[in-house]
Amino acid sequence: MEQQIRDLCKGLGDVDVVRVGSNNATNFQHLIARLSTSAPALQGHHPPSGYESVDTLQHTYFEQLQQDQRLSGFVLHATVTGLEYKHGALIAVQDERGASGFIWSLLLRPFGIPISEGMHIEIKEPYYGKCPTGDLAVCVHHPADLILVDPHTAMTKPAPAATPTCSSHNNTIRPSPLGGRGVFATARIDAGGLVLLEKALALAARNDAAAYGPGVEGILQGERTNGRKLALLQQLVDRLCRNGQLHQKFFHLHAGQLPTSSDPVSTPLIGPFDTYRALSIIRHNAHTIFPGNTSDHHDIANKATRSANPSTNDQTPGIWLHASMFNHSCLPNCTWAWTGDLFIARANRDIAIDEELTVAYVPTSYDYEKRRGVLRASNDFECCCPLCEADQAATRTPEIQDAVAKAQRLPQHVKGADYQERVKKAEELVQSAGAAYPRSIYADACGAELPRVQLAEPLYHLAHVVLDRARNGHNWVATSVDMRVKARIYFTACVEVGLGYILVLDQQSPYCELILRKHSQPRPIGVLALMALAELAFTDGDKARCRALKACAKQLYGMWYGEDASFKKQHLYYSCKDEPAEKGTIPASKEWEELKAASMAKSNMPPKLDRD
Ligand SMILES: C[S@@+](CC[C@H](N)C(=O)[O-])C[C@H]1O[C@@H](n2cnc3c(N)ncnc32)[C@H](O)[C@@H]1O
Repeated sequence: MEQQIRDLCKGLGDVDVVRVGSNNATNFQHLIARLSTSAPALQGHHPPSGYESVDTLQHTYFEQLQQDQRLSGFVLHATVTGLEYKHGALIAVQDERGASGFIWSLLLRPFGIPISEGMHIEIKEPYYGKCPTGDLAVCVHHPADLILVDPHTAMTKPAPAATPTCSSHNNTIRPSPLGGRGVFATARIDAGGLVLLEKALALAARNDAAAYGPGVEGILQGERTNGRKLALLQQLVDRLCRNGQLHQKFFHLHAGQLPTSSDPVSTPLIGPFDTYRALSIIRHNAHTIFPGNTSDHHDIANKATRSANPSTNDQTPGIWLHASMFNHSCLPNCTWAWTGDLFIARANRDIAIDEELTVAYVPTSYDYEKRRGVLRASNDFECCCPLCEADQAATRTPEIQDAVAKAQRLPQHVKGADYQERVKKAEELVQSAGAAYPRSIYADACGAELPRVQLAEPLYHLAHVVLDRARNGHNWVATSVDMRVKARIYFTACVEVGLGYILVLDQQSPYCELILRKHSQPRPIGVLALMALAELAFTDGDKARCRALKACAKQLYGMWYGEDASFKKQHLYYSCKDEPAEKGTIPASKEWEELKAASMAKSNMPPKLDRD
């Protein structure tokens, strides 16, 4: 049998054999039976790695794992004799009865869980999923489900009842100047770094939301509690009534203002449970998984969740205890995503020790009035982040508001005119929108410049209008050169003015670098602008610069999506097919440092909107 496993693992690099003892023999033998029938197909295949396998990953690891394959209450015990890491960990296993299998986890690597040969491990509630080849594997959904144990402890014991598990290794909860408690960094966190992985305390069950129909009026004053929230409440009742510790933690969450006179509660869910307060906690803390709710969210996590919850109209509210401690900012330093019910928060820029970690409760593409309205209605608070303060101080006459609205939909408003006229109109629109976001106001209390997020899209579209002109101009040689220079300025302004980065370019050499500032905000539009700049460099014949710009685009992509392996597969390569240069190609020289300092000073200038 051992030889058979070694043969199985041939294609998997250095995977070695692991011995396991399992208290779940029937399931384990089922795994083995499945595995041995399809064993030869495994050779030559790696576990999913990078984007090449994202679809497979979604299909095999998340969609299927949702289908009640979770072995609640079971635990697998294994002794590690070898391990393969590649965007996840794959361990080949064999138990005392000579049965063989695999253990797979996508999320061990980011936490650097120190698994090594000879170590005993326990896997709580393993999932049975499939390898990309169709073979069955034991999957660990969360690092906290993998416990490193002392080799001298008992080999078989039941797993403790499932409790929400949470890994928040670099942050802590303490009072926040924004309001109540907040989450603060206890170590420096690099852009893209993991901040939190947490399983849901409770999620609205798939079919229950429909059972509650349109919901109930009047449980919370002036508000209809919809079916999804009631379904979540039901899950919470089930969960909390059986676990005093969780009950206490849940009712410790922010509940907003509760009325002093308690009205009789009309709810189908009655138990030893303060339903009124629970609903108010749901209102202030629940996150709703909107799989693929915007084109920005085409990551595996959300696709997986969507396919797992088709009957809930693609919305699944849930409660995550630690995630509920994050305060809001309109310029957040963290972005979030989900994998199944696993909440994943990452830093979207470098974060200093002791800095408060914030997320955006509302889409940051909303303008000030819309953000304010939604935050008031859903969370009962007025945001006083630096962006809101600047937005409040800026003049918004109806004419300026109209100009901003038009600039946001710039392509529609410049249609019809000839190319030259379109450029003129587009520049006028962006210029008038720019009046709504004067640089003098967009600075925080320490004088650090704030990105003028509402200008990112108009500048990007303006650059494209200019590029169209370059491609179709009459006196094409002269116009084209002129227009290409302009398009470059506007794409760069999209990244610098709109998103708050600095793009340092050296005219003499192909180097370029994307510098993160205090309030920089990654956005897909910035990735597109950088790729457009790369394409311009490519068509200028400057392949080295093209590669360097693509490396910057990949960096920004990674900061937004939390991984950059899928960068290549998105429609970002245009006609320039070269690989982006790897980071670290920029020499640390005095000249380069001077150039960066000059660029940083220059980037504080408003974008130049020359007319032709
Ligand atoms: C999910 S809780 C966040 C944790 C909360 N601060 C606590 O102590 O439990 C949401 C509540 O925090 C407060 N909050 C969050 N972000 C805020 C901000 N930027 N400004 C003021 N209050 C905020 C509001 O009261 C909001 O309803």
